[in-house]
Amino acid sequence: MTLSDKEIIVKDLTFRYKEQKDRNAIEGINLEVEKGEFIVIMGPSGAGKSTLAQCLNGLIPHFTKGHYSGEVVVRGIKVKETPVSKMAKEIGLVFQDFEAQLFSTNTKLEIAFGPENFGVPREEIEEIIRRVLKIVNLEGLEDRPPSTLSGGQKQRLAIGSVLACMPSILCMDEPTTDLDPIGKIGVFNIARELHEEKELTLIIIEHETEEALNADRIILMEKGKIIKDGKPREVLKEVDLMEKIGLMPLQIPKYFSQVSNLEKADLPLTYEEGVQKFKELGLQIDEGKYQEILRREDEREKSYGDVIIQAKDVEYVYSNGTKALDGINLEIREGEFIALLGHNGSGKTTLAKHFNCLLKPTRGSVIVYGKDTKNSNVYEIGNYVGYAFQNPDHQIFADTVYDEIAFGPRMRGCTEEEVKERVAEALKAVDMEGFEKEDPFALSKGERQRIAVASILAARPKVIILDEPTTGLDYKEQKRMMELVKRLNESGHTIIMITHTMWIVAEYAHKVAVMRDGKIEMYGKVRDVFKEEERLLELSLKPPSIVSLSNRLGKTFLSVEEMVSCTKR
Ligand SMILES: Nc1ncnc2c1ncn2[C@@H]1O[C@H](COP(=O)(O)OP(=O)(O)OP(=O)(O)O)[C@@H](O)[C@H]1O
Ligand SMILES: Nc1ncnc2c1ncn2[C@@H]1O[C@H](COP(=O)(O)OP(=O)(O)OP(=O)(O)O)[C@@H](O)[C@H]1O
Repeated sequence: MTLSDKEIIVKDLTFRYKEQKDRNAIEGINLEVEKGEFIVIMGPSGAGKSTLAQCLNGLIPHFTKGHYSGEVVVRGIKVKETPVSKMAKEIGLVFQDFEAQLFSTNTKLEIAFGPENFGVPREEIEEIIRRVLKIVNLEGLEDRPPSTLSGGQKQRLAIGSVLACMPSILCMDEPTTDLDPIGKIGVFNIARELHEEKELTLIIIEHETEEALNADRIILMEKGKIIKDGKPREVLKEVDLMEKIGLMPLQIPKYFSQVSNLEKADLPLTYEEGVQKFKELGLQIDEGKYQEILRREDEREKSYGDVIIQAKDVEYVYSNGTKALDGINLEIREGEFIALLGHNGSGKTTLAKHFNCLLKPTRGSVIVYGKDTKNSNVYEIGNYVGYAFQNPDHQIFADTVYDEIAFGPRMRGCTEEEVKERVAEALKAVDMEGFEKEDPFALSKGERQRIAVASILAARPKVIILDEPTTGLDYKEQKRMMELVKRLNESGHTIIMITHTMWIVAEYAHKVAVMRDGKIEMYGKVRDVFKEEERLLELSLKPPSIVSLSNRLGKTFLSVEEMVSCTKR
């Protein structure tokens, strides 16, 4: 095959953003992609993954300026010499910030936009819309304005609108951050099918690793460079390397690398392979230690305080007639750490907004610290309950970190002296002392997320609601965020967290409520709920692989560390 037959050729590519002083965003990248290849690019935050993606479709250097050297050739076209509008036909890019990608007044028009622009005949567009809606599972929402879709539904729409353009190469930058676990697997399945059916060349950028097993090739990036490029079954066994660069290693090889002397090549990758290996190696679980873990958990359960939030027969109907909550009964006790789980659009955000009075029930009632929210308001309930939004950028508005955090206390009539004290206290809690004068928008996503939490803390609420606090963060930042949440819980805050990241639920939450179509379908201690894998699967959830492995062995462990501590070699 000659060079020009390649789908993508990247040669000695280096790029530095105009504002970037310290280092290049990507440096000396060399990459060749064959037609029909399925590649997953992984790397910690700031590794240069998004920059590389934008170099492929020409946004860099045509829109974003900086120092650019080297060459990118996509399907025989030199990107640097070709307008972005022309490149869009060859390579479709689903942006990391998918909300910025949506601009039409309804779902159908959003999907039709690309094909219309490329002059596809009307009748064909109808067919494309039908097919795409089915693929991304948004049938029935054709006429909805994107602003009324749930977070995950918006992300599905962003993927659908790019699929509709039928590009030869599809590049998706973290396309599954807001999707429920089955939706996440679904994107990889859709990708796989499109790739097999149409010989679509596929590049997916992801922090999370498990689904990457489906790819033909994994590329690891760190600090602007490619540090590993190989088959998934080889790359995903690099437990130490992944951990070193700040990526979450797969749990199964990590567990076996800690409890056995297996060579890297012999490490199992999936939980099914793990069950086999566990037996082969003659490993056992220490019953005494396991019982001790269960006993500590029961004690914790008994330590919770009074019921502070109570939802009674709550129904909620949005103004367009969508019934988002349908008979919710739930009690939350002081000191609990509860995760709200469920498929995209199941009603998690709608329910959580009832707890701080952003929404009031259409029927039924919500009682917060003895107050019926029907007779209260956000301002009053805000004394008890703080709400950190799904996307910190929707919450942040001030020019400096100080003013951002000071806003709440100032609104509440605190003196400047008190404001100062509260800002200092909140910044300390989120481990960001010294950032007072910074512009919040110039910070990394993880830092912005922590600033958003700090501004909630400044109102000194007893309950903190976190709506997907770790989306878009890499493993290191996710852990940092969750250690912060854990500390807040241990210091007496009640935590209510919405998330799709199952390992975080397993390792940090104590209770879970699983929703489906506006109802709570499962409720209980994390360990008890995660035991019921088949039931969870019906609800679009899938526990982390270490939970699946241990379930097959008759116990339920929630983290690799927990299982290692109970393994007899
Ligand atoms: N518009 C910009 N201006 C200046 N520097 C930027 C800009 N965008 C990214 N950078 C810097 O370039 C480097 C690579 O960023 P990039 O967004 O490509 O990383 P990434 O691997 O995609 O990270 P993430 O997983 O957080 O999206 C980082 O150091 C980042 O701070
Ligand atoms: N402003 C709105 N107007 C009309 N319908 C809405 C509005 N906001 C949400 N909905 C609908 O209500 C239902 C529940 O949405 P909600 O945002 O509570 O779901 P979710 O479980 O938080 O989803 P996700 O995991 O995708 O964030 C969905 O069908 C959604 O489309």
